[in-house]
Parts: sequence; C-alpha cells; structure tokens
Amino acid sequence: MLMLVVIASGLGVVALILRLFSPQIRKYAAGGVCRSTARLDGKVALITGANSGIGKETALDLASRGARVILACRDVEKGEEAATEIRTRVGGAKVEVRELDLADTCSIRAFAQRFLREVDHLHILVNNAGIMMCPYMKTVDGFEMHIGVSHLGHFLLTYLLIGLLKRSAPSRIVVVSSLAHNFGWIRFHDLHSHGSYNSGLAYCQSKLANVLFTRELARRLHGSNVTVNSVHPGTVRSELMRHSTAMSLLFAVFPMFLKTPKEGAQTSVYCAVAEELQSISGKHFSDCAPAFVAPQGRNEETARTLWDVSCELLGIEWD
Ligand SMILES: NC(=O)C1=CN([C@@H]2O[C@H](COP(=O)(O)OP(=O)(O)OC[C@H]3O[C@@H](n4cnc5c(N)ncnc54)[C@H](OP(=O)(O)O)[C@@H]3O)[C@@H](O)[C@H]2O)C=CC1
Ligand SMILES: CC1=C(/C=C/C(C)=C/C=C/C(C)=C/C=O)C(C)(C)CCC1
Repeated sequence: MLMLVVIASGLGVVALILRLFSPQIRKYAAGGVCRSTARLDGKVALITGANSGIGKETALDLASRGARVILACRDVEKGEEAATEIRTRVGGAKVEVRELDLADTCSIRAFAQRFLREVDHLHILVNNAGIMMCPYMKTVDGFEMHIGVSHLGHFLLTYLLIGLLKRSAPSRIVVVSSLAHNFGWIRFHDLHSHGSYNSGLAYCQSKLANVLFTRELARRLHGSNVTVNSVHPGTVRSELMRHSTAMSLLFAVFPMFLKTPKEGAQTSVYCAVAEELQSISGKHFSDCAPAFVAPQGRNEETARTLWDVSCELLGIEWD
C-alpha cells in the first residue's frame, strides 16, 4: 500500500514538473526553423503522402513560396481536402492532387507516365510518404509494406522521374527518413520478413534503406546538378502512430515533447530550398542542420547491394 502511495506521489511530482516546464520543453522540442526566404516562382515540386502531417505542411510551405505543388496521394479525396486547406491558408496557391499508391508498382508507373506527359519540369521531389508499425501486410507486388512503400515505391518513382529532374536541373530530391534508421539493419536474407516479422524493426529497416538510397543516389548523380539529401523530421504529432496503441498513448501523455507537423516540415523545406545547400548532396539533416548517420547507414557496400537488390525486385536497370 505504502509502495503504491510512493509511486503515485512520484508520478504526480513528475507530472507537475512537466506541466510547470511545459513552455520551455515546447520551445526546445520545436527544433530548428528554416530561415531561408527563397522564392520558388516558376518551380515545380512533387510531394508524396502530402495529404497529412509533415507532407501537407511541406506542401503548404513550398506553395507559399510560389511553387506549383503536386500532392501525390493514394486517397485522392483526402488529397483534395488537403489542397483545399492549403488554398485557404495560402492565397493564390498553385496546388494539384494526383493519385499515387506507392504500394502498387502499376500505380507508380501510371502516375509517372501521366506526370511526364503533362508536366514539363520537376525541380523538387520530396519522398515523404511512409507507414509505421503496421500489422504484417504486403504490397500489391508482394513486398513487405514498410520496405515496399518507403523504399521500393520511392526508388521506382525516383527512377521514373530522374530524367525530368536532370532536365530541370538545378533540382533537388529530399528523402524523409528518420532517427529510427539507427536501430535498423538490412536483412538481405529476408528483406520481406517472410521468416519472422517485427513491425518496429521493419520500420527501422525501411528508414535505414532511405538513408542508404540517398547516399548511393548522390554518388551516382555526381556532376548532374541534381542533389539528394535525407532528413529526420523530429518526433512529430501526426497520423504515423495510427497502427501503434503504445506509441499513441506515449504521445498523448507527453504532447509537450512533440513537434507540430509544421515544425516537423522545417528540415524537409530547408533541404528543398536553402541556398547554402545548392551543391550539398548525400547528407543527412535534422533540425535544419547536418545530423549523425549510423555506421550501417554509411556502409557503401550495403548501399550498393541494396541498390542492386532493389533494381532486381522492381525489374529495372538503373546504372
Ligand atoms: N511523425 C514522426 O514522428 C516521424 C515521421 N517520420 C517520417 O515522416 C514521413 C511523414 O510521416 P508523418 O507525416 O509523420 O505521418 P502521416 O501518417 O501523417 O503521413 C504519412 C503519409 O504517407 C502516406 N502514405 C502511406 N502509405 C502510402 C502509400 N502506399 N502510397 C502513398 N502514400 C502513402 C499517407 O497517406 P494516407 O493518409 O492515405 O494513409 C500519408 O499521407 C514518413 O516517411 C515518416 O516515416 C520520421 C520520423 C518521425
Ligand atoms: C520516451 C519518450 C518519448 C518517446 C519518443 C518516441 C517513442 C519517439 C518515436 C519516434 C518515432 C516513431 C520516429 C519515427 O520515425 C516522448 C513521447 C518524446 C516523451 C518523452 C519520453
């Protein structure tokens, strides 16, 4: 009984301290801000998963700088709602919605075909869409959902659009990864978790794949005036936690530690527009500053092997 009283009082004290210091914690949690005032008039930006969270706020920011922004969403209705909100918040915003399901290579190919037919330039590609800790699921093509959407889907999309990005240069690719890449490793022997599945590890693997893809692509794009950098957006209140009750609870109990989606979008925007990053490629950023990359994210051999395996799985040749 006494133990329970001690624990309850302890928790009460912690809650009180958190409440007292909430404004300070919020200020710290908000993180870095993109200070660039760069305009994007005449530029075209494409953002995947732009109907919610970080993607929507990234779209809003780029639209407010004058860019024509294409929201690539798997649910067009949700995309249109986001576009309407952006038009309301940014007068004269040039936003369009197009259907793209990264869990289906036919959808990715159809999206790219139409995009290449109808859009002349592409200056900014933000590979933002992602899914976290879902129950075991496969994409239409039989890939495990995390690696299928976050890595393989974006790999194919980038492959199909790379010619346009090169013709539109200077252009930039931003890959939204995560601090979670630190806890991942690429399971080449069982990339799709047929043997055993852990949703957290599957997420970490997909985010590590984002970092490795960024570095290998940067190496291959050297001299093309197309740059690619990866990003950790911070811990952000969004719909990403929808599959994890534990995470949702943790986030509900400690809201002051979380970034808003707008704060979470700052590093993506920074990598997309900052003048000082014009020729920076293959790097990882967090809070609008260079960030630590785990050793497994710096391994060139792993990056090359992942590249080859990805090409094979997608049935493409990309030299
Ligand atoms: N929130 C956080 O704390 C962190 C987020 N990140 C990364 O940030 C990125 C954005 O996440 P966030 O904004 O937080 O989460 P949200 O869940 O709010 O946004 C994810 C977006 O990805 C879309 N998406 C999911 N699956 C597919 C698919 N098959 N095809 C097309 N789009 C798809 C979702 O569409 P729909 O709405 O239809 O499901 C949604 O628009 C992710 O890559 C995530 O891993 C990284 C670190 C921390
Ligand atoms: C422990 C702990 C927290 C949990 C942080 C977590 C669990 C972050 C997860 C980040 C993710 C999922 C990144 C996505 O890529 C809070 C809520 C900050 C509050 C303070 C204590």
